[in-house]
Amino acid sequence: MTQRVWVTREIPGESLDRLRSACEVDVWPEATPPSAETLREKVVGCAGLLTMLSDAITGELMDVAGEQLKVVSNYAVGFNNIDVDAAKSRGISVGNTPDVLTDATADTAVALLFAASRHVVPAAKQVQAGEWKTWEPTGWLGVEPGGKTLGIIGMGRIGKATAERLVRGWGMKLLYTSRRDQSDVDNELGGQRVDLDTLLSQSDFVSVHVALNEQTRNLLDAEAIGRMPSHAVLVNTARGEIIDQDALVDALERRAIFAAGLDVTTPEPLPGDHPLVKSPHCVILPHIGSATDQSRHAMAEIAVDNVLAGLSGKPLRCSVT
Ligand SMILES: NC(=O)C1=CN([C@@H]2O[C@H](COP(=O)(O)OP(=O)(O)OC[C@H]3O[C@@H](n4cnc5c(N)ncnc54)[C@H](OP(=O)(O)O)[C@@H]3O)[C@@H](O)[C@H]2O)C=CC1
Ligand SMILES: O=CC(=O)O
Repeated sequence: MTQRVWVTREIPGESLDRLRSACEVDVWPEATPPSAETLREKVVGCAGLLTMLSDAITGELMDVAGEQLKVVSNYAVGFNNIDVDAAKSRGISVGNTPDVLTDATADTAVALLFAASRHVVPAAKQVQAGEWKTWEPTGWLGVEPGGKTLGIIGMGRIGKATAERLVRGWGMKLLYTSRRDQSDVDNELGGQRVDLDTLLSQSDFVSVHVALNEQTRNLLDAEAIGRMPSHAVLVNTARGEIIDQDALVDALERRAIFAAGLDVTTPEPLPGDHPLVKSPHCVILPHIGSATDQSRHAMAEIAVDNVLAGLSGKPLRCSVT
């Protein structure tokens, strides 16, 4: 019997054609995610799910899908939207799309760092609004990363790629947190592994790259943000839930830090009247870290390979476990 796969959003390229030639494929056609209710209806009877980070794939949903569910393939490297333990205990494989989006996401972190440091967004808005009056000796003064200290929270693939760009390109000194010894980073980039408090108090620029899980949720709470110097710039391309957003609003309003650049927030999208959206000291992007043609096509290939492997009971090309 033909196996059924539910794909929760259109993905770029031709890779879904490969899936269609192997099984029955149903793709959610809308630009916004399916509701939880729709997910529950659509997963019934599926052997595979190709999901996005906005889809909550719980153990309960796996049970709703039924015993024939073999694989959940996330179109993302992060997999905090999937209950991996529940999948494991049900014998369901879980896949993700690492590596192919590392450079694009690290580029986004660097772009946010510069945009936040140099008031790029409000300054450009002033020009667009026809309000640019003159060259101002004291206008739009920013902070420069050259030779300053960069703190990378989470020295994984994207953390390292971001550090490489800023250490090699701008001569930044590197501090980082990591659960494991990373002497290659120390040798290659002159990095120093430190605890989080030291990193926050000694870094001029901080970029967040840890995965979201129960240990990293709210890792940057009010106390942690309070350790940062008032000239510091905070960048987050990982997940919104890693930063206590109310504490960030408060720090920006009090100018307790200089600026923030976020590609991820809680919730996504943030309401248009949220204080972070309104803040002149915060640049927010709509979660576009991996949004290049190259990365998204490569992610599609991996996500489809993962589904096909899972359906035939083979090891996934990229498994999260
Ligand atoms: N904005 C965007 O569009 C994108 C966002 N992302 C986000 O970036 C994250 C990182 O991606 P990537 O670099 O490829 O992933 P990696 O797995 O390479 O890096 C994740 C890092 O998080 C660390 N980590 C995980 N759990 C904990 C914990 N409990 N305590 C401390 N450290 C922890 C890991 O440490 P260890 O090595 O010790 O396991 C590792 O250094 C993704 O999980 C995703 O959330 C990714 C791509 C695009
Ligand atoms: O946020 C994106 C991802 O790939 O993870």
